[in-house]
Amino acid sequence: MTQDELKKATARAAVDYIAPKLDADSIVGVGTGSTANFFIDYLAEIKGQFDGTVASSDASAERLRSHGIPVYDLNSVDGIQCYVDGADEANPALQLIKGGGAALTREKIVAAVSSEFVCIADESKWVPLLGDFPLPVEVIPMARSLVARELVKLGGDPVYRQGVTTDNGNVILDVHNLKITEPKALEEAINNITGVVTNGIFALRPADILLLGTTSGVKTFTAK
Ligand SMILES: O=C(CO)[C@H](O)[C@H](O)COP(=O)(O)O
Repeated sequence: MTQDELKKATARAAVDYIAPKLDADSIVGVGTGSTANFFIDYLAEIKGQFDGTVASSDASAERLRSHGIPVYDLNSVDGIQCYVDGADEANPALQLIKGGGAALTREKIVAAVSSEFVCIADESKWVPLLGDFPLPVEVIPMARSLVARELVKLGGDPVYRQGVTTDNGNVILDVHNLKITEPKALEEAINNITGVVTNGIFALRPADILLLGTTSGVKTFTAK
């Protein structure tokens, strides 16, 4: 199976997983990226079974609307039943690295609000230790050099993601060569650097369930 076929299988499994939990008042949180895009396409098939969505990026909002699925501002909804999103890496504690698509801040906000966070990923994302994927950090533009120097002190090698501006008007530093043995501590430490908006470690709010697309089927993991 190709990687796209694995992504489609996990996206399909996510719709099957959330569908019985939804009612006419339900709000679904929707992530960003190629796996989330497949999820949006399958979600359209059940659009009559829930109220609407909150999107973690302008791109996902546009795709949802193109299917006729309502998209609400987060401030106008009471809560989110479940949030479905991809990841760049996932470990056995269902702690994640996210932000390869530069949407990490809104993704973290939607995850924080959601009652259940369903991560969907193909098997290439499953890792014993986070950090092979360069860690995205969203930074206020004027603080880019300051934050880069502080990230070097934490042992990383930050690289400015050229030509990328986030939906919030900020820039991304991708931090290479971090061995993330203490994900919660590093998530907090990086977020405490002045000028950082947030970083792509999702350990303080990990996923609740991971639907992993593998060549032998979609496997379901809960946090260990
Ligand atoms: O965090 C993300 C976007 O900011 C994505 O979830 C992550 O990059 C995975 O993307 P894909 O499903 O395309 O592999």
